[in-house]
Amino acid sequence: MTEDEAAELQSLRSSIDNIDAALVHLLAERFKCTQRVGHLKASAGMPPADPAREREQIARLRALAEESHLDPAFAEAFLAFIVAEVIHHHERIAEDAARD
Ligand SMILES: C=C(O[C@@H]1C=C(C(=O)O)C=C[C@H]1O)C(=O)O
Repeated sequence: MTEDEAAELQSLRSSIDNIDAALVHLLAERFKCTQRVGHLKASAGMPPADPAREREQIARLRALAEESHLDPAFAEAFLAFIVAEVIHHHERIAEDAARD
């Protein structure tokens, strides 16, 4: 590797570290919102999962991914991974609310 290439690699890795930090912060904010949604839905007797809402989100994210030259299947899988975790949280919130 030339000196220029080594410098470019270091610079790219520095940007990747910043992007990863932003992703963690964004996810933390998203989970703050979804926790509150979980409490609102539990107190209204709504189910933890909302498949109709998820279908809308998937369609929207796949379109955004295509526009951004990101693999739509990857975008959908990434969203599904996050939503599955959110639904677990909502199930736990509903169980706790039912016990109180
Ligand atoms: C956050 C909600 O709960 C669930 C999680 C979702 C999400 O993480 O985006 C979307 C729909 C629901 O299955 C919601 O109903 O809005």
